[in-house]
Amino acid sequence: MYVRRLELVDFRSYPRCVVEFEPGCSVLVGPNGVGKTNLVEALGYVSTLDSHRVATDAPLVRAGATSAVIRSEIVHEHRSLSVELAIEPGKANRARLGGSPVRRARDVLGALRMVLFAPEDLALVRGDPAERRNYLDHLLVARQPRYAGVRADYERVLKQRNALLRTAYLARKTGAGTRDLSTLDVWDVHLASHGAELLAARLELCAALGPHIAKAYDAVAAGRGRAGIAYRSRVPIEPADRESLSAALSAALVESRPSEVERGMTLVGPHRDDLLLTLGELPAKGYASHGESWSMALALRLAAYELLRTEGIEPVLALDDVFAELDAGRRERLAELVGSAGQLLITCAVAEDVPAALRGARYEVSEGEVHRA
Ligand SMILES: Nc1ncnc2c1ncn2[C@@H]1O[C@H](COP(=O)(O)OP(=O)(O)OP(=O)(O)O)[C@@H](O)[C@H]1O
Repeated sequence: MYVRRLELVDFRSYPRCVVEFEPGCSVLVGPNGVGKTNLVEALGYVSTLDSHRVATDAPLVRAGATSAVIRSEIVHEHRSLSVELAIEPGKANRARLGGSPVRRARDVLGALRMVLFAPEDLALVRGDPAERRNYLDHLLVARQPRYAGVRADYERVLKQRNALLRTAYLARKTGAGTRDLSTLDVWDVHLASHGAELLAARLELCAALGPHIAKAYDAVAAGRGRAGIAYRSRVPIEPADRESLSAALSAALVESRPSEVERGMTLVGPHRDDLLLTLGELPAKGYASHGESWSMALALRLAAYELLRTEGIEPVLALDDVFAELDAGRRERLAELVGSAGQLLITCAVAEDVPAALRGARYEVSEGEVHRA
């Protein structure tokens, strides 16, 4: 799979911009702040409907404009597919696939499989559990796009259940009396069912990822320490089949009901889970050095990339501003690991930071413009 064409209209710093790519390595070079990351961010958005830098869409729209458009053309198994996304903050994204409008933007997920590694990924190791849950869920969707629907269903039920708990909480706090919470039982059934489906998929994914993470970390850090992952949940996760997980979630919801009513929110379920990352015996978070955390974050992305590849999906790989952070040894080892990627997009401020083996097509990025050198 590769991206043949990217067109941006009012996306970030670009009023309009068109870039044509080829398979193999493409290096986007330019001084700081000219818009290199904006280009890979746009492709990342096509792939996940999320930005790797911001949690809301507003910053993605060029200052002064009301909406942004990302058009891309993706070639997969000799067939070309166009994906168009219109982003208008506060409204649902509109999307077209192969020129035709689709009902929901998430219907385009799967058209572009991409793994993006960027400096922000340090948050995978050092940041909140939400970062690690997103990592897992985006990878789930890249493997099997139908999980976008599973996650959306879970979040919809969670939102409604939380709204009910919150109303009861506020009524009690303000002395407006108690609220009838009998409908909570219905939401519990749905939450346990969708939650178990998401949980089972995440657990299966973690098991599949584990060996790839250990291998990638070993390669990046030259054998210094063994990296591991373990899924952490308040709900018993064994046995890990959907039926048992659903029963475990239901029981946990019953048990935590008094505290949930007390605090006005749902306290158990996949939205509260975490991924424990370890280096040797120690958790990476709070213990790993800056360099180790960086290698761990890179290993997580490389493992995602390798897993997809072993499952017959050749994703686009993007490395945003990565090489400036690495010492010479790590640069060369990374070059060996990613050199055979079907399409590799690299951004950098200094072209010489990129190992010679990866210096393919070169694109000069200047304020608002991209030119093939
Ligand atoms: N919504 C927006 N409207 C207008 N300009 C924006 C918007 N969002 C970001 N920018 C501008 O885009 C530029 C940053 O682009 P980007 O992050 O792609 O830079 P870069 O070339 O990757 O830089 P670096 O090498 O420092 O990482 C900044 O100048 C910023 O002001």
